[in-house]
Parts: sequence; C-alpha cells; structure tokens
Amino acid sequence: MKESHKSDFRKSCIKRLEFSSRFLKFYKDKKTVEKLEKFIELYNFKNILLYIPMSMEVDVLPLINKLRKRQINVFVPFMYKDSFKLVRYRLPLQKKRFGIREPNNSFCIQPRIDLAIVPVVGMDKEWKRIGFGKGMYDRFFYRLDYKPTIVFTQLTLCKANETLSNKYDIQADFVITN
Ligand SMILES: Nc1nc2c(c(=O)[nH]1)N(C=O)[C@@H](CNc1ccc(C(=O)N[C@@H](CCC(=O)O)C(=O)O)cc1)CN2
Ligand SMILES: Nc1ncnc2c1ncn2[C@@H]1O[C@H](COP(=O)(O)OP(=O)(O)OP(=O)(O)O)[C@@H](O)[C@H]1O
Repeated sequence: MKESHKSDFRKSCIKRLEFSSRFLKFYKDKKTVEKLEKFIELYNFKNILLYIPMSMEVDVLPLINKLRKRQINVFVPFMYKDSFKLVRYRLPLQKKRFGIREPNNSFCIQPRIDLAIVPVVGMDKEWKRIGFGKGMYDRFFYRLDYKPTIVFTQLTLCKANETLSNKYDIQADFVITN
C-alpha cells in the first residue's frame, strides 16, 4: 500500500519537475544557487558533496565552479554497484548509467564530507527523501560511519503531507528551494 503510494507520488513529482524545468529554469537555478552559496558561507563548510545535475534538477555547476575557486573541496557521486563512492569534481565528465555524467574514477581514499547537497524528486511529511527509487543515496549514507549535514534541493518544492518513507530513507537537516 505505502510502496504504491510512494511510486505514484514519485511519478507525479517527476512530472511536476519536468514541467517546472521548462519555465524560468534559469531564474530558479540562480535563486536556489544564491541561497545554497549563502548557506555554505554561513556555516563555513569545506568538504562538500554536490552532484552533476540532470535537466530537472537545480543546476549547481556554477556553484561548483565558484566553490572550487575558494579552495572548497567539491565531491560528486561516482556510481559503484548499488550505491556510489565520492570522487573529486574534475573535468572531463563522461556519460554513464541513467544518462548521469561523472568525472573519471579516482582511487584516492574516501574524504570526510561536512555537507551533502542532495537533489530530490520529492519529500514526505517527515522531510525524508524520495529519489528515483534505486536507493543509492540511502545506501551511501547508511554505510557512512558519521553524519554530515544534509541539505535537500529541488526546483519546485514537492512535498507530500503523508508519511511515505521507510527506515532507510535519508532525512533533510535543511531544505533549499526557490
Ligand atoms: N544528479 C544526480 N546524480 C546522481 C543521482 C541523482 O539522483 N542525481 N543519484 C541518485 O541516486 C545517483 C544515480 N542514480 C540514479 C538512479 C536512477 C535514475 C533514474 O531512474 N533516472 C531516470 C531518468 C530521469 C530523467 O527523466 O531524466 C530513468 O533512467 O528513467 C537516475 C539516477 C548518483 N548520481
Ligand atoms: N541501506 C540499505 N540497505 C539495503 N537496502 C536499501 C538500503 N537503502 C535503501 N534500500 C532499498 O533500496 C530500494 C529503493 O529505495 P527507495 O525507494 O527508498 O529509493 P529512493 O530513496 O527513492 O531513491 P534513491 O536513493 O535511489 O534516489 C528499496 O527497496 C530499499 O529497501
């Protein structure tokens, strides 16, 4: 029952985000990125997990470039088996599974991040993440032996007023949208 609710909600969020990404995308990206940047400055985060955006996600590439100029370490997911590991953001990017772009593999030890900025498809009543349904972010955080600050970001707030999440789903400390 709950799982089918969750997948219906996921589908409706994806539709909304696809629609939303067709109008004023540039403006929404800019506003959200400004907020993310202020938040990072305020708390002085130095090691940040970001992501290489898909079209319906907030375009954080300008933010990544700014942070790198300020000596802030930016990492992005590098899909590995049922989850991902962290690699430093660097060019070139290669198109991988699900059309996601990633830097080349890196064999450095896994860094300790203090902030994770996570794209979401939706959120439920408890501010828990609904993603594309592969559980990759869930597994990544479950396997970490510390807890970084977690910020969810999306182009248009898509929040359910009921509980749809299960025990693995990650929860936001902050939500930044526009
Ligand atoms: N930018 C970004 N990177 C990420 C994620 C993400 O959500 N966003 N991930 C989060 O786990 C991981 C990749 N996992 C993913 C799992 C499934 C789909 C997926 O089902 N994609 C749809 C297409 C979406 C679209 O319409 O563009 C598909 O393939 O049908 C995407 C990413 C790691 N990197
Ligand atoms: N830590 C974990 N260990 C084992 N299975 C897990 C773990 N986290 C999530 N899963 C499983 O992964 C599957 C997908 O999870 P879920 O539907 O919550 O994905 P999602 O959060 O929407 O997507 P994603 O994290 O990929 O963007 C579920 O069957 C869930 O039980």
